[in-house]
Amino acid sequence: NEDNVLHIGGIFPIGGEGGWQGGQACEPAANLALEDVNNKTNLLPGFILKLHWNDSECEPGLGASVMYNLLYNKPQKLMLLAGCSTVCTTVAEAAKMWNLVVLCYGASSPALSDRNRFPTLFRTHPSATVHNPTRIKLMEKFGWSRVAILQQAEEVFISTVEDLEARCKESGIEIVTRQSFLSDPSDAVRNLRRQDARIIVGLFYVVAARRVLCEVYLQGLYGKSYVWFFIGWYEDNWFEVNLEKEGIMCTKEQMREAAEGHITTEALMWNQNQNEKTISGMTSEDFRIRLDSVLRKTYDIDNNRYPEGYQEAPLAYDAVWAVALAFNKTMSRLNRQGKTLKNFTYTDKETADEIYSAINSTQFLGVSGMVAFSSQGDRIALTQIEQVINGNYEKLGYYDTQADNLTWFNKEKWSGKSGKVPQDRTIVRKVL
Ligand SMILES: CC1(C)CO[C@@H](CC(=O)O)CN1
Repeated sequence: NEDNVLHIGGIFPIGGEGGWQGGQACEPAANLALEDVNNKTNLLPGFILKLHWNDSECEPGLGASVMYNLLYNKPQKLMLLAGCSTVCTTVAEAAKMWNLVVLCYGASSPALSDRNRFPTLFRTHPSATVHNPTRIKLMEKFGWSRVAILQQAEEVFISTVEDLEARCKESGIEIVTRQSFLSDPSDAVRNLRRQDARIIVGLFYVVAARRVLCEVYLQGLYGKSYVWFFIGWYEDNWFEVNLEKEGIMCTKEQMREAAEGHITTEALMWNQNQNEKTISGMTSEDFRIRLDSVLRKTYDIDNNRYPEGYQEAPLAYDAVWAVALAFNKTMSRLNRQGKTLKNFTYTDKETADEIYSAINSTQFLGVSGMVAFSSQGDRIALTQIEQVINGNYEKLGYYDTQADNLTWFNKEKWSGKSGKVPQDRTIVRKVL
């Protein structure tokens, strides 16, 4: 019957073209979590959790109308799940007016780490700034204190670079030049060459990355004297596909030659210890098998035809567990005040504060690894470092920023003779 159901709203990017259609895998993952939390005895004793959702197409306007429909139609919702940075920005900025916590499973924009604009936002998806302490750690490890930045003019990369610049300054690393481009990177790459940039951090979406890599090949800004940092969440063979379709003037071989040796950083979204049982009782490998069996009904998984958002699916699964754990905590606290979550209304600030403090202190081992939130509501996550060696990505190590702990496998390869680490500047040898 109705009075034992706890309702939450969900906004998933499924259709449409622009941005990230990650709801395709994240909505099924959220559903698996609903099954699991509702089957877990004593997690929500006497209640079941129900999700009412619709498609935002990663469009903020459509996302806003989905939110209004969820809020202005019964039953009363207790929390909102959302994906895509643009949609989360709109939804989280408005949600405070309804005293609703918003839990984002697919939003990487650093701008969302702002308690003034988004007082009730939490995310299981790490901010794009999570790469920056890792980049600094690697620069210090290899003795690079003179670096350059090449970025696409997009909000997420602009705010990531601002954070990176601040961290470089703190660490005494000089940024010799910061180049940005809208869609054609050739002038920006030329300026990197003029400034004799050797260690370059590149921040752009994958289509722009292919244009940059070809330009780097044409201008010779690659090989034994250069190290490029790229983003690690592009598909593995990103530098060999779509070349004709996107009008890339380089051949596969040229792209491979330019890509050889580059380093990538990315946030870990699947718990690395595949045998470690998480709060659901599953390991991350068990989760993958279950998710694949659900997705196989709609996608040709066995021929590598995955839906978008597969990489982020653990973040959506864990978001639902975070909701259930927070409600469990809130219900026992409200019971002591003779109240229940069922009485929550959009003007009930006290209960909203109880839900906020419960989610704020939620910490558990999920299929995406340790789930915990910073004071800004950001996901605290590990990062993974890889390098392209003989055309394939090899794992070089992991970095835990909180513990300042770098796990390193000593597998890095430098293409110069004697395999020396590339220098960050031209060394002028004094002839005595
Ligand atoms: C790693 C990526 C692809 C970054 O963008 C996120 C979507 C967004 O921030 O809008 C999803 N995950």
